[in-house]
Amino acid sequence: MTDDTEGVAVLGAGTMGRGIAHAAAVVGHDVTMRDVDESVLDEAAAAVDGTISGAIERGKLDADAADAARDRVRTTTDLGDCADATVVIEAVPEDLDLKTSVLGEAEAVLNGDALLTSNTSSLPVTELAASLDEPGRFCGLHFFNPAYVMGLVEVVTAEQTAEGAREHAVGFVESLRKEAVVVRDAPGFASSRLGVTLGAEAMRMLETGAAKTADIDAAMELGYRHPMGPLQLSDVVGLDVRLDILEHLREDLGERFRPPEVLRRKVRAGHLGRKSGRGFYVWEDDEAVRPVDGE
Ligand SMILES: NC(=O)c1ccc[n+]([C@@H]2O[C@H](COP(=O)([O-])OP(=O)(O)OC[C@H]3O[C@@H](n4cnc5c(N)ncnc54)[C@H](O)[C@@H]3O)[C@@H](O)[C@H]2O)c1
Repeated sequence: MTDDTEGVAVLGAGTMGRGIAHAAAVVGHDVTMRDVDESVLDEAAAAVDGTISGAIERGKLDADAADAARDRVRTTTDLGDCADATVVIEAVPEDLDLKTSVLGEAEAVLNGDALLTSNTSSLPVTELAASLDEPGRFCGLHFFNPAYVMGLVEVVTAEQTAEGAREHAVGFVESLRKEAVVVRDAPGFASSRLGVTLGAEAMRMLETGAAKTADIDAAMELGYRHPMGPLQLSDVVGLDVRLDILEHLREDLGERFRPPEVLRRKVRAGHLGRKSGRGFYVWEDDEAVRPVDGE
């Protein structure tokens, strides 16, 4: 263990938690993924295994480094196993009460003066900080999906975030070989507000029959050089996640963030995008195989 090695606790082993675990393990940090659901943890461990294997195929890691990274990832349902963490990253669903309670429970078991963070996309980090005994140690750490690929992390400072905590967060992001941008707490930070706006407008275009799914996405991919169109990206993010973000932004910024009906319908039906196999596209083995509206 070097002095820079962190003990990283990732709370929530879903889409983001497992990606963050991969990103931290491959640079040498020890990672404990904690979830309430044992079967999710099995799935998450297999997913991290798979994405680390993918990194070997892409020439990003050699086999020994990959084995070492896998050995650094542990899973648990017992929050007590996270007591010695130096960096805690909460990645549970986008629900203020749930996040407040998970962060509070984490703060209660921590032995040291760990940096406590949330991967929230849209919730007010100042409010999350206010629920803690030591709010100065808290900030937002907003990763992008997939976290082991994307090079940006927003460090979102709450009113209460201490300078030391901000520096710790930026240093941790840099240790992951990613770029940190520091943003003040504001609805949707620097990225989510614009990201969901594009996704929601694409959904409204689909609803009103302006164009088909594949054509809307192709317009942004080929016309604006986006690596992925807004509807496919919404599937990758998770339609439930996008709906939650829109609801929070609507509360803060008004009706222009009202979630499109088609998004609500899909979430109600359990069509959550890539993670459930169906959203705006049909997904097989994590690949979009055809748009649903072309079926
Ligand atoms: N999906 C994205 O593209 C994306 C991008 C950036 C940020 N985010 C944010 O990251 C957070 C997580 O999103 P996600 O897409 O990974 O969600 P997800 O639904 O895929 O995963 C959430 C996980 O949290 C677990 N969980 C629920 N309650 C828990 C508890 N009390 N303790 C521990 N684990 C618990 C669930 O079992 C689930 O495995 C959200 O705040 C979201 O807004 C998501």
